Amino acid sequence: MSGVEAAKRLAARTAVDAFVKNGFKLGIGSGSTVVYAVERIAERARAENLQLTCVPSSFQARQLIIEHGLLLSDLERTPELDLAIDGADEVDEKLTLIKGGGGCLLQEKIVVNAAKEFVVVADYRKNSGALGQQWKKGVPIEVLPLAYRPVQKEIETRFGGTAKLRMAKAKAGPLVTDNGMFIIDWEFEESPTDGWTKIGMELNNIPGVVEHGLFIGCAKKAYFGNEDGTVSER
Ligand SMILES: O=C[C@H](O)[C@H](O)[C@H](O)COP(=O)(O)O
Repeated sequence: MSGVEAAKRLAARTAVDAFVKNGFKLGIGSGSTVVYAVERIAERARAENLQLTCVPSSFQARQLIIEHGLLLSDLERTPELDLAIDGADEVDEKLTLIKGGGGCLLQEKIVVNAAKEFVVVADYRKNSGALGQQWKKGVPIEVLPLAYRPVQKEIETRFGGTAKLRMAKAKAGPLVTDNGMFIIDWEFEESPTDGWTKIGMELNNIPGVVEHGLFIGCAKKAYFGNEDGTVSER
């Protein structure tokens, strides 16, 4: 296992061991780090006979829950969650996150909002002083396909930087999210000194924007696996 993969695994296992308790209703995030969290949740559920209910935040998360034999639910049957566990593309010193690098952010934000607590699991590359220092691909913004051009133009005019339509890797044309939307990656010029709240609210007010990948004021704790085998907490 490479250094980065080991770091992801360590962070995920540490978070699961610290936060997951018997009877919990869990929100399961998306991405490559969450895979290790689900692996550990399933291990503990078997070893300790934990009764857990899992609500996915993406198609990938749903598959992970099923593959690991965990109890699958949804927000209709389980609208209140004890804990959400998810990865992030970057985490700043105030626990503001960029998410959506893997195309998942809308359902993730809904699941996080339904949870009493939200814990982030990540490797050392995501540990940042200010957004944009580590993650160079911008803020992912999920948009209604018919609105992507005016949204791109409005973002660039209002906030500067570059708003790029994300193209798919193994399909011609744009990436299509689990929700049938497109993603615009907004490469901003610099982190605002007064925080991201105002920009987050303004992004959500642009017609055609479904949700953005700035997660502000919702994470309780972040675990970062380090190259030397230690875990940093914030
Ligand atoms: O779109 C994907 C999600 O927001 C992920 O949680 C995020 O990209 C981090 O993924 P990974 O753990 O693979 O770095």
